[in-house]
Amino acid sequence: MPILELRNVSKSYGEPGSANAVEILRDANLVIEAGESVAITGPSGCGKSTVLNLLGTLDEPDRGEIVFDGEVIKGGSIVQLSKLRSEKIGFIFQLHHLLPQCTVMENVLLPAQALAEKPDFAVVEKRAKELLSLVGLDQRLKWFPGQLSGGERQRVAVVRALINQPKVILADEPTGALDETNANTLTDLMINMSEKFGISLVLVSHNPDQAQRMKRVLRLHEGKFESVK
Ligand SMILES: Nc1ncnc2c1ncn2[C@@H]1O[C@H](COP(=O)(O)OP(=O)(O)OP(=O)(O)O)[C@@H](O)[C@H]1O
Repeated sequence: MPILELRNVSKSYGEPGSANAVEILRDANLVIEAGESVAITGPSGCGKSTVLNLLGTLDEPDRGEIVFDGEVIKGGSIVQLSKLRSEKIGFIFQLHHLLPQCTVMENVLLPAQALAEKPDFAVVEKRAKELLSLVGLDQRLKWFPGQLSGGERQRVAVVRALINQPKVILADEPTGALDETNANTLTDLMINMSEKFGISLVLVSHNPDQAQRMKRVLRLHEGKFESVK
């Protein structure tokens, strides 16, 4: 069953026909199935991050529809969109974006505090401990981001993305700032979590080996998605 779709989506920046116009998508279609892993690849500047922003409802298409879990997103209010994002989407970026003044545990719990319907925090804290243990950080709950390695920070970012039990994880070059060993560990982790919890994983990556680890690989080319794997 599809969890996330782009239907006939077009997206450009700048005035059409002007020197600074950039066309990213032209009548493009994309279907992400529940639980599957998909890599989006393509040369620098082709629009991969823009696509992830559209999928994450952080940006709007010029034309066409974004459909999340069967629901057309177009025209949603800021409140509706932020509810959708905090309940159903986990984001992981190239830089961890952890709050430096908050501990690992506090950072992981932040998205739960942003939920419109307040969860049972005892349950969420238990989940946070279990997830941090799964990623090997159970001894780091009270540490601050500045006391962690780059790989450890990204593992915290993965747990933070999982804390609200999202349907989809959107990851934009999540291993871009890591060395090869740490990058491989993080990729394994994201795949394991996606499989364990049945969460779709959409990954933007420059790294062909990492992209090949996903079930499907798409290339963004001339405004459309081409299937590479
Ligand atoms: N807000 C914006 N206004 C105007 N142009 C933009 C905006 N955001 C992105 N662009 C342009 O759109 C194009 C695609 O950018 P995007 O960041 O989506 O590409 P990318 O494939 O993710 O690049 P990279 O691999 O280098 O991170 C680039 O030419 C960029 O300059």
